[in-house]
This record gives sequence, C-alpha cells and structure tokens, in this order.
Amino acid sequence: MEGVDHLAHERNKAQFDVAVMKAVWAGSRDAYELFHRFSRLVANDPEMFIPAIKAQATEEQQKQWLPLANKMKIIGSYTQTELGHGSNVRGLETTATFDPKTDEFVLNSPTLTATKWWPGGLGKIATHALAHARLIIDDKDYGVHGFLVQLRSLDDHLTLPGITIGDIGMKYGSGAYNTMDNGSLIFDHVRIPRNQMLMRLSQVTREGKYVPSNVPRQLSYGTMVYVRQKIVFDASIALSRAVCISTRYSAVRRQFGSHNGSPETQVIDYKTQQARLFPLLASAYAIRFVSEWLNSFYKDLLQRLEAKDFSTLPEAHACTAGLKSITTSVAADGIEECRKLCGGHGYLTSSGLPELSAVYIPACTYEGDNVVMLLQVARYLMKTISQLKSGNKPVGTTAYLGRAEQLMQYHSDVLRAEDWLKPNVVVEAFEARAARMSMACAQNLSKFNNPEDGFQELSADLVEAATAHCQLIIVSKFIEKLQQDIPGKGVKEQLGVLRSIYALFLLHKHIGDFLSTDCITPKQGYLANEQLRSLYSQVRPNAIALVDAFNYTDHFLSSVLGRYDGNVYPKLYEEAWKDPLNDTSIPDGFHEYVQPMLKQPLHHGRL
Ligand SMILES: CCCCCCCCCCCCCCCCCCCCCC(=O)SCCNC(=O)CCNC(=O)[C@H](O)C(C)(C)COP(=O)(O)OP(=O)(O)OC[C@H]1O[C@@H](n2cnc3c(N)ncnc32)[C@H](O)[C@@H]1OP(=O)(O)O
Ligand SMILES: Cc1cc2nc3c(=O)[nH]c(=O)nc-3n(C[C@H](O)[C@H](O)[C@H](O)COP(=O)(O)OP(=O)(O)OC[C@H]3O[C@@H](n4cnc5c(N)ncnc54)[C@H](O)[C@@H]3O)c2cc1C
Repeated sequence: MEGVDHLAHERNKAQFDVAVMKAVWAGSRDAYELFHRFSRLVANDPEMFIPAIKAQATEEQQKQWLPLANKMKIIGSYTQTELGHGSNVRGLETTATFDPKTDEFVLNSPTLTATKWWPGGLGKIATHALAHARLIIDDKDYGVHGFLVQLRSLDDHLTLPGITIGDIGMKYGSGAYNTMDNGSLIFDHVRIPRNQMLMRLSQVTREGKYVPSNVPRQLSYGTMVYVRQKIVFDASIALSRAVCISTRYSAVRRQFGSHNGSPETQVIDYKTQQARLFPLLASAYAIRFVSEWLNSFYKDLLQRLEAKDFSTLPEAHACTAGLKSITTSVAADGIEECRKLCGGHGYLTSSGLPELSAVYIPACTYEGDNVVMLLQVARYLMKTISQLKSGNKPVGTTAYLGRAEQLMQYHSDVLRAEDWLKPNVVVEAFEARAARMSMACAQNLSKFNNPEDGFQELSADLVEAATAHCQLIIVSKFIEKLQQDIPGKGVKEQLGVLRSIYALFLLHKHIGDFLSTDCITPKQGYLANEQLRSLYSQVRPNAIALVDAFNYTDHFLSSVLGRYDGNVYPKLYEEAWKDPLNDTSIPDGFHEYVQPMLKQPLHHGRL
C-alpha cells in the first residue's frame, strides 16, 4: 500500500485553492517559499540571549558582545528568575554592589531564594549569563538591572571561582524539554568590570554616580515584549500541528454506522467531533493572523522607540502580555483536546501528541504566568477607563472604550441565524461585552478606598474582562485580515467560514458573559449556535485541505496518525515493532521474578 494517498478522496472535496492558502498561512508567497525550503532542510538555530543584549546594551557594548554571541564564541543564558521570585521581577534578591575602589560590581546571592532557577542553557552549556540583579551603590538600592557575567572558562568550560551552577533536574513528562538544561546558579561575591552592566537605559559612572535614563524604565523589560510576541506566533505553530494530526486521523478513523456492509462512519463526520475539532482549526488560523498583526505592531514600536516616541509602549506591553496568555492557553488546551480526539491511539508516543503537549504546556508559565499577564492587561484597561474622564481618547486596541457610553446602550439586532455572519454584527457584540465587563470592574473598583485592595478583591473579574478584551482583538484582526485583497479560488470564502466559526464558538463558549451583560438575548445566542452548526458542515469537505495548507512535512509532524497519506494502521503496527520490548519474546526479569511465581505449588491441585 506504500505510495497510496488514503486521503486523496478528502483532498478532492476541497472547494478552494490550497496553494494560495499555503501562502496566506505563511504570510506571503516569499515567506512560503522560504519556509518550504527551510522546513525541508530541517534547520535548527538556537537563539538565546541576543535580543536582550540588543535591547539593553549601549552601542559600544553591542560591538563588543554581539559578534561573540552571533558567532557562538560565547553562549549566553537569560538569567532572571530565582528560586523565590519569577513573576515579581522587582522582588529579585541577587545583588550587584558597586565597588568604587576597583571599578567593579560584586554579584552576590544573599539567600537561598536568591538562587537563579530555571534559566534555559544555564545548567550545562552557557558560558555567560545576562544576570538580573539589584544595583546597589553606597547602600542605596536602584532596583533590578542587567549584568553580563562570565560563568565558565572558555578554555576548559569549568565554572569560574565564586560560581555554583547545576541543572534543576527532570521536568514534566519524558519529552524533549528535558534536553534543555534549565539551570540553578549561586553567586558568591563574583566580581565583574563596571562596563558589564548593560548601560543603554541607565549608567553608573566611574565615580559611582547613578545616571537614570531619560527614557521609561520599562524599556528594560523589552526582551519580554519581544519574546512574548514570538510566543504568540509559536502558539499558532503548536496548535496547527496538533490540529493537522487530529484532522487527518479523524478522516481516517471509522467507528460505527455500517449498513449492509458499507464502510463505517469516518469519525470526522460526527457532529460532536466537528464541534470539538473545527473551532481549534479556526483558532489556529485566528492565532496565526493575530500574530502577524502583533509582529507588525512590534516592528512599528521599534521604529518609534528609535525616534524616542514611547507612546505605544504601554499598549505593546498589554497586547503582547494578553495575547501571549490567551494564545498559549488555547494552544495548550487545544493540543490536549486533539489528543482526546484521536482516542486511544492519541496516547501513543507515535501519535506525536504526548510529546508536543509535554514540550508546549510550559508556554503558559514561562515568559510570564498567564494569569499574571492578564492582570497586566486589566491594569491597562482600568487605567484607560480612568483617563476617559479627563478627555483622553483611547486609540489602537482600546479605541472602542472611547465609545463606552454608546456601547453601554447597545443591544444586538440579530434576527436570523445568518445575521451572525456579518462581521460588524459580531464585532459590535464583542466590543459591547468587553466594554461592559471592563466598565463594571472600573465601577466596582471605585467603591474601594484603596485601589490596590480593590484590584486584589476583584482580580478574578478583572481577568475575565481582560480575556474579553483580548478575544475582541483576535476577532477584529481576523476580520481585518479578510479586508485585504486575498486572491485564489475560494480562499477568502473558506477563511470567512473559519472567521465566523472562531467568533461564534467564542460567543457560544462565553454565552454567560454576553447574556449577563445584556448584549444579546437568549434567542440570539441560540441563533448563533444554529449558525455555528451550519458552518461546521461547510468546513467539513475542506477540512483536510485546510490542514494541508499548513504545509507541514511528515518529518515535522512526527506523527503516525497525522501522516499526509493517511496510511495509519500499517505504520502504527510497524512503529510498535520498533519498541525494544519487542526485541525478545521473553522480557528481562521474567526468569528471576515472574517464573518463580508461576512455578509456585498449587494448593489442593487448584489455583
Ligand atoms: C529569553 C531569551 C531570549 C530568547 C529569544 C528567543 C527568540 C526566539 C523566540 C521563539 C519563541 C518561540 C519559542 C519559545 C521558547 C521560549 C523558551 C522559554 C523562554 C522563557 C524565558 C523566561 O521565562 S525569562 C523570564 C520571564 N519572566 C517574566 O516574564 C516575569 C513576569 N513578570 C513581569 O513581567 C513583571 O514583573 C510584571 C508582572 C509585568 C510587572 O510587575 P510590577 O507591577 O511589579 O512591575 P513594575 O512596577 O516593575 O512596572 C509596572 C509598570 O511597567 C509596565 N510594564 C510591565 N512590564 C512591561 C513590559 N514588558 N514592557 C513595557 N511596560 C511594562 C506596567 O504596565 C506598569 O506600567 P504603569 O506604571 O504605567 O502602569
Ligand atoms: C520551561 C521553563 C523555562 C523557563 N526559562 C526561563 C529562562 O530562560 N530564564 C528565566 O529567567 N526564567 C525562565 N523561566 C521561569 C519563568 O519565567 C517563571 O517561572 C514565570 O515567569 C512564572 O513565575 P513563577 O515561577 O514565579 O510563578 P509564580 O508567580 O510563583 O506563580 C504561581 C501561582 O501564583 C499566581 N500568581 C503569582 N502572582 C500573582 C498575582 N500578582 N496575582 C494573582 N496570582 C498570582 C500565578 O498565577 C500562579 O498560579 C522558565 C520557566 C519554565 C517553566
């Protein structure tokens, strides 16, 4: 059966031009060509702490360090988190005390909880750390700053005096993340030259004078903004990979429904399977497009920063933090759902899904715990609302809050299920829901004498308001994507179907929000669900082609269930026989432990 395409009949059903969709997914024709070539070359290019140097080092420091890092003459680790503090960056305990006599900083870990803990690459490989430590001059604490510290000899890789490093041990599952040497590090009065503090944003002079920057101190958090927007893109890859596997397998797998010898039903034809799978397919596309937008927003931010325009920095922080949170949660949960969608075989390592899940789920935690990130969005929303009174007109992703009064009066005018296909109808409902949830939080907050107490007390509601805001962004960016000129037979139509599935699935899932804020009536909610069901039927014939458009090689998917040719069963069988347990018919230990039990005398001739 080698070479036969078992999914050809599915591919023939497609109602759109898959080649064009591949370019849309990749971002452009050029990006597609590049990805196509590279994925087939299997590139592996580890990037570690370079973005942080670019963001925080002076030009002179960059000239000194970047060539070394780029040529991998040194290997760096972004060393921020400690045993006692990760989320609370201001709470880090490691100190860097300036010694004016020698013109050096002395790096020290004063407590056990100050031990650096988690940084990737630190445990075994890194030669240098970009260590975050509190700057102390004349007993005065100037807060957390970045310092370049050599950890290991460049000759024999042994750790340098005063430095204790180890790997933090095995992590969740037996997956590939265990090949990452997340490390622990203790400094015992380690000295580094003064010019190894990253001084782009603030400086310490030879005399020990602290020169604060004339730019927002939040710029020192720039690496996190950069990595978070990358993580949003990565979420689209992780989720689409799982969706590709479970969609192909759902078309191969058959259970029940045979009549008079006809084939059984493909599980992808069960409405329950569709209602679980197709929203994830739509989410993969939605995340892809929002990541495209976020990347261009980030590039615009960089240009503005060059020109000393810091106006969009708070919004960039809120968007990267919020979208990082929402998209990684959706992807992590989605991968697990895809595993369940593949039934028992999904639990086999050869399905590719357990490994993908184990490697992916820490994305909900690293680079900012997802709840902590949503609370940052909530703070931004509350600040935006508090400034409305003084006439500040919100722009960008919060522009809708400028129409809050109008949105408080909104009632959806949906009369028929098809009305939910109109983008403006959907956006208005999402805007009204998000605005009302945020306004309700702001109103409740105003009842507290101490706003911080109020923020703590209402934090669960605030997280929900932030979620509604982020979902609005993703829905809006999907809609904006479709306002672009997209050629190719049927491509725009299919994307339109996915856009509506994405939005209406969210509406269905969060129906409580939409009803309790009185944005829609129960009848309108019912109509949305009716429309959703019909959209699932429309996407069904295109499902395989829509995952083919991801253009993933079998090598990349590493999944017997997700094979392009759908030749699942012979390959599953073949794969199982590769298990070392099948090398011999009698397992190790049988003669020592099992056989003696089997040989025990029978009592009264009976078992
Ligand atoms: C990494 C190297 C580079 C790699 C490059 C790789 C490139 C390729 C990448 C490929 C990707 C795919 C593969 C993924 C693999 C990834 C591997 C795993 C990597 C995992 C790495 C990590 O895991 S590495 C540690 C990250 N550790 C956090 O993530 C801590 C969270 N904790 C906070 O981030 C803060 O601590 C927290 C709570 C916000 C504030 O806490 P806080 O309130 O105490 O903060 P502050 O008082 O200091 O500041 C308050 C004011 O700052 C504003 N602000 C706050 N943050 C801001 C910001 N970033 N930008 C602007 N503004 C900001 C805020 O809006 C306030 O503004 P305002 O005052 O106006 O209201
Ligand atoms: C695989 C992996 C790789 C990593 N790589 C690196 C790296 O390269 N470099 C590096 O420096 N770090 C790295 N980290 C560390 C990572 O950045 C932190 O673990 C992350 O920022 C979360 O911080 P925490 O562990 O302190 O969580 P905590 O903040 O202790 O979270 C515990 C719980 O408390 C809740 N919580 C915390 N604060 C609040 C609050 N204010 N309000 C409400 N709830 C709250 C959280 O939601 C969570 O449920 C990595 C972590 C992992 C898992």
